[in-house]
Amino acid sequence: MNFQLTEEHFAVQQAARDFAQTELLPGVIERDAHQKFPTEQVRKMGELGFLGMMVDPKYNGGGMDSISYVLAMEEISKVDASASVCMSVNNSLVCWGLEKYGSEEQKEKYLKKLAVEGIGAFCLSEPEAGSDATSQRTTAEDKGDYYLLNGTKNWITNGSTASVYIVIAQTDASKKHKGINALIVEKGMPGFVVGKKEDKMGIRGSDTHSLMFTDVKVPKANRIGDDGFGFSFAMTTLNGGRIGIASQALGIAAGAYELAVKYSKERKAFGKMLAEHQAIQFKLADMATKIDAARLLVHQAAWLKDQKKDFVKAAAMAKLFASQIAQDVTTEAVQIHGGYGYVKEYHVERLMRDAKITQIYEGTTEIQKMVISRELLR
Ligand SMILES: Cc1cc2nc3c(=O)[nH]c(=O)nc-3n(C[C@H](O)[C@H](O)[C@H](O)COP(=O)(O)OP(=O)(O)OC[C@H]3O[C@@H](n4cnc5c(N)ncnc54)[C@H](O)[C@@H]3O)c2cc1C
Repeated sequence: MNFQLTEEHFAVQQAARDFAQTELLPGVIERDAHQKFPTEQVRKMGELGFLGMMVDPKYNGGGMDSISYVLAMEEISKVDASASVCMSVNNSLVCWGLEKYGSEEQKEKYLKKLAVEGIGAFCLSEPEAGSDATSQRTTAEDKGDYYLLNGTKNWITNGSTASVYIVIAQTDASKKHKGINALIVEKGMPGFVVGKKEDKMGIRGSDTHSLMFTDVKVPKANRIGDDGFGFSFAMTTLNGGRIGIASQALGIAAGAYELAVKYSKERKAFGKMLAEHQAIQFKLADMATKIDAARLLVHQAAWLKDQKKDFVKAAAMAKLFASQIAQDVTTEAVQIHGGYGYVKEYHVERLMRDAKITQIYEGTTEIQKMVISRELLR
């Protein structure tokens, strides 16, 4: 593995850092408090190329590698994890899946727009199907030249702001997971209703909704891949998606750590700076070590993906570890801030709340361990 970042990597990292500081930081506390989606900020992210970073330029993407993507994700997540989850879903789940498995017509019609404007949603989870994604109750009945889509999806990121939704549904239950399809559904298709918005603990600027489908006619041309490919599509896409969420967890941890370092050099206790107390120094040493270890795992997974090598285990390990250290580091960052850490103005309490979701979505911690052990024992 090459640890040397290129000039281009540094440029992407700097651009993301600048964007996060100038565009995302102002208003992030208010957006969190009022559950306000960063509409204008995400539009600018699209203009700057952050929504379709790895997409081939012929489909309006940035043509960048996964290392560039995780560098940008880390910087944006340091400041606003609600914006970064929108970015992650659009890049790694929607654009990547469409580019790899979509038809040329689908890429022309959907990918070209999603790569610059976004916003896409990836709809797998259901009220009764979370970790066990094979238990799909949403049905896509084969009606000849279209599918009749019926069912409910839960917890969908970008649920109300998306224009394009990739929906996983069961066509032939007798074939179990081999009877599942992935369909492209457009907002506004008759019978498609965006349901309630979830009132969440963290990533409160992200719009998480349930979605209802009642007799939605989805043209056959909107099926991704062959008949029955939908479950494989979802699982393969999620393998890559984990690298995005791992880099989000890394960014949340790194953002909290940077705030803790700054604060420890500003605040005095017992006649000296917090940073001069060994107990605080040791906390910072532990935090920095965990962050570096997580970054190495994230970059390893991204590098393996770029090299077109098997990255499944590496991606699961990166998500498992980065999401755990995000809990540890953000909690310590609040501790270093004392009472000030417990109020909204200092940002670290939000980062602590945001960190938790990285252990839940795109495969819980327990599911990552199942993926890792399956790969180890294969
Ligand atoms: C804010 C948010 C955004 C989300 N965005 C999306 C999205 O855009 N698209 C989408 O499709 N989904 C999305 N999800 C759904 C998310 O992926 C699921 O919540 C997650 O997969 C867990 O499913 P579940 O909630 O049904 O929990 P369950 O599957 O019911 O799991 C409950 C607990 O049991 C554990 N568990 C389950 N099975 C096992 C097992 N075999 N062994 C050991 N432990 C087990 C789990 O790890 C977990 O701790 C989102 C969720 C949230 C909260």
